[in-house]
Formats: sequence, structure tokens, C-alpha cells
Amino acid sequence: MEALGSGVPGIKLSGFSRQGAEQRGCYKAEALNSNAVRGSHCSHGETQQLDKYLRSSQLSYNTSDKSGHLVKSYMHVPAKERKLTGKTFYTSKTCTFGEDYAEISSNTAQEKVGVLLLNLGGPDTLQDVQPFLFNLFADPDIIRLPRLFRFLQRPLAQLISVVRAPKSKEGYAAIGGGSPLRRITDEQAHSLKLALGKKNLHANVYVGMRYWHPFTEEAIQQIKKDNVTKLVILPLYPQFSISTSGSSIRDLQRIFREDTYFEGLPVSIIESWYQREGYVKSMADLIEKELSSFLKPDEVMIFFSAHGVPVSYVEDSGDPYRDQMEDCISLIMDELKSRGINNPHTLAYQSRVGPVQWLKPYTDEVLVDLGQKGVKSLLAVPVSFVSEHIETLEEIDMEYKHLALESGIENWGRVPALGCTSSFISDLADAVLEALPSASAVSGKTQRNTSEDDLDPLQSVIKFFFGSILASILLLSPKLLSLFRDNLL
Ligand SMILES: C=CC1=C(C)c2cc3[nH]c(cc4nc(cc5[nH]c(cc1n2)c(C)c5CCC(=O)O)C(CCC(=O)O)=C4C)c(C)c3C=C
Ligand SMILES: [Fe+2]
Repeated sequence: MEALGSGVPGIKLSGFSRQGAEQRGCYKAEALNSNAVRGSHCSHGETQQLDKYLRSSQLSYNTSDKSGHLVKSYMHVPAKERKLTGKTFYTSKTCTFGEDYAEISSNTAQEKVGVLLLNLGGPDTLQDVQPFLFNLFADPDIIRLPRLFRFLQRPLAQLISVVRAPKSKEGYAAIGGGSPLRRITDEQAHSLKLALGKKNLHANVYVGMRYWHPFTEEAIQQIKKDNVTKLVILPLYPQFSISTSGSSIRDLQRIFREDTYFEGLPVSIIESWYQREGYVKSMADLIEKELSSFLKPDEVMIFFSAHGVPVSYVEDSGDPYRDQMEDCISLIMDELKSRGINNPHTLAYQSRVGPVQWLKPYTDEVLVDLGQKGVKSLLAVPVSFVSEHIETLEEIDMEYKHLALESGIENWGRVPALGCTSSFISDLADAVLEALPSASAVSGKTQRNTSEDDLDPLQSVIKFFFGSILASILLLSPKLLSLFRDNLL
């Protein structure tokens, strides 16, 4: 059985819209406790009922998709219906919009506030690439096998990581031999701590990576050691996807389940924040600045390139990623228009992996198309991530730039990632301050997911044994291996 809500036991995600929250003043998510329908396997009728209930209260909820994956559904509020007032879709049991801001921002001597930044992580050295890839592909939110085949997850991850590692290593070698993510995320954490201090909130900021050091688990241990009494969780992805913030939150669910300290800790999760005024304006500032470096700024195509996800995430599992991405782009474009910048723009998705369909249009295909249609100046804007990483430094700056120039585009520019831009960090600090009052204790009995984890040890050993044999056969067969390399990666 899965509790409705965040996926973190006891924490109910009230993924309400800012607009709705403003209209109602303050939404009390305790309503969930009395009315919630619990259970991860809703019948169609139950799902419809649930949907109706949730639609009226603008909540998000967890349920399962066709293949038994835990998914979240969202009330989607189009950008045009929203106001940009600097609030966020943050999540927890209660929210306290309208509280006195000064009161919110000061913490008492006994209170130890922690902010946990969640990020993906990247290999520090070339030797780390294959084990990093293993961790990534072993995540059931990244490779989503049908329930029956989940026992193959780890052997398959081993196989794919070994086959993919040489290609990935080339990419990391081209950007200096490793990912800059850890360094940049640490810098962001430091800047956020300073920004919070300036706003009179003295907090420790922790970094928890999903697939490489410092792992989320390491951050959680430090939080416990430091005796943090209130925690705000802030994924460093502006838009929510099952594969990014969702996966990290699920990882936290597992960690929280195993530790009673976290059951009593007041926690608030900021699910997505692409709609915040500070973020939108900071992105528009960067775009405006880069446009001015072109000879004819008015003629430049603004080319948003977002990291893709497989279409099935969005269409079968209700991932809000594409909707949020489209909203995000229209908010940024509206902000630019309000500054008198009326350039044409387009959105495409990059970095697809494997044989399945990913969100379209694909960045490489659109670049070729634009070049052929006579676009001469193009400004690439990476939009799904706030630090430089392999996909900006190698894929965009090298591969896509080369492709664009080859296709007839003559003037190429790229907007840097936000990194530690002060207006952006200050806005993240505001998001933390706004989320803090709604942090509430994880209460009641924690619930376990019905998943592979529930297998008894003998079953696990048998499944792992046969899975490994299957993976070894695949790995050792040169014919199968080349088929795999050519078609899957
Ligand atoms: C919003 C951002 C991201 C989404 C969505 C996302 C989904 C996603 N990614 C893969 C596969 C890979 N991702 C890799 C690296 C990587 N991905 C993101 C961001 C998102 N991924 C980041 C920030 C990074 C780290 C970059 C770094 O600097 O280290 C990789 C490894 C690199 C490579 O070999 O290309 C893979 C593989 C999938 C399958 C997926 C959705 C299901
Ligand atoms: Fe990725």
C-alpha cells in the first residue's frame, strides 16, 4: 500500500497551484487524512473518483501506471492562468501563505534548519564513469521494466553501463576528464547558505546526489549527526520529472522508512520551481545579455534545448515534465516580450538514449531543419538544468554547435547555465523561506511500497542468479552484443 502524497511516508504532497492557493488563502492538506483513498492499485472507477476528488482540491497524488510503476498525477494549470508572485508549488501537510515574512525568516536558537539540495551527480574521474552509469541504469525510475522483469534491473544495468561507458568516457574526457557537477553544486550550496543568512535564516545546506558522491544517503547521515530540527528539500531541477526529482524523492522515501529520526522531523519538499518569478527573470536576463552579443540581435532564433525523457513517461505515467517545460518556456518568453524582446523561439529535446521514442522534436533534427530553412543566427538555451554539465559542455557546445554550423547556421551562441547567479540564488533562498513554515513531521506508521524489495531473501538470490546468467550470456555473445550496441545505445 502506498500513502497518497509525496512518496515520502507521512509527507503529503499538496502539489496545488499557486493560483489556487492564493485564491483560497491557505489550503490545509489535513483534508487528505479524512478523505484520502489509499492504495496503489486503484481500479479505473476508483481512479476516476480519486481524480474527481483531487481535481476539486487541486492535489497531486500517487498511483500506479500500467506496468505497476508508482507515478504521480498532477493538476496542470496553464501558464496563462497563473500569476508570477514569487511563490512556489511547495509541498507538505500545511501551507501558511500570508504569514508575516519577517516572522518566517528568523529561526530560534534551538531550531536547526537544514536545506537538502538534491541533484543527479556525475563521475569525478573517468574511472568513475562505468560505476556511475551502473547506478543510473539500476534506478527503476530510469530504466522502467515491467514488474515481472524487475529482477533483471541490476544485471541489465551492469550490461548497459559496460556497453555505454566508452561513449560516455569520450564525452567526459572532452570536458576535462569528469563532471563539474559536484563542484558547481557545492558552490550553489555555499551561495544559498550565504543568501539565507542575509535573509536572517541560519541554515546548513547539504548536497545529496542520486547517482554519485556525495550520495543522498551520505547527506542524510550528516543531517542526522547535525541534529537538524527542520528540513527543506530542494531538488535542483526547475521542472519535475519522474526520472529526476521523482527518483530522488523516492530514494528519500526508502531512507526515511529505515530511520525513526526522520519520522519525527518536520520536512517540506519544494517539488518544482520553474514558475518562480526570480528564476524566470534570471533566465530572461541571461538570454537578453547573450542576444546583445549578436550583430543583429532581433534576427536571432532563441532555441530552448531541454533534456528529453521517453514519451511513455509523459503519456502513460503522467509525468508533468513536458507540460512544465512548455509552461516554463512561455513564462520566459512572456518576460522577454515585456522587455520588448520579440525574437522567434523554439523548443526541442536533447540527449536521448536507447531505442524507445523520446519527447519530440529532437534537438539534432530541429537544428538541421532550421539551418536548411535559412535561419542564420541561433542562441541555444539549456533549460532543464541549472549547472553546466556534460550535456551543455559537450553535447551542446561541441556536437550541436558543429551540426548547426554544418547545416547553414552562421552565428551560434549559447546561454550559460544559471550556476551561482545572485538573483537566482536569492530566489531559491526565498523559496526555502516560503516552504519552511509548512514543514511538518512525518507522522504515523510509515508504509512500504509493494515492490521488488518485498521479495524474501531466497527469492531474491534465485532471481539475481538467473538474471546474472542471462546478462552474462548477452554480454559474452559478440553477435548479441553488437546488436545491442547498435540498436540500444
Ligand atoms: C532534467 C534533467 C534530466 C533528465 C530529465 C534526465 C533523464 C534521463 N537521463 C538519462 C540518461 C543519462 N543521463 C546522463 C547524465 C545526466 N543527465 C542529466 C539530467 C537529466 N537526465 C544530468 C545533469 C546528467 C549528468 C551530467 C554530468 O555532467 O555528469 C547520462 C550519462 C552521460 C551520458 O552518457 O550521456 C545518461 C546515460 C535517461 C535514460 C533519462 C530518462 C529516463
Ligand atoms: Fe540524463
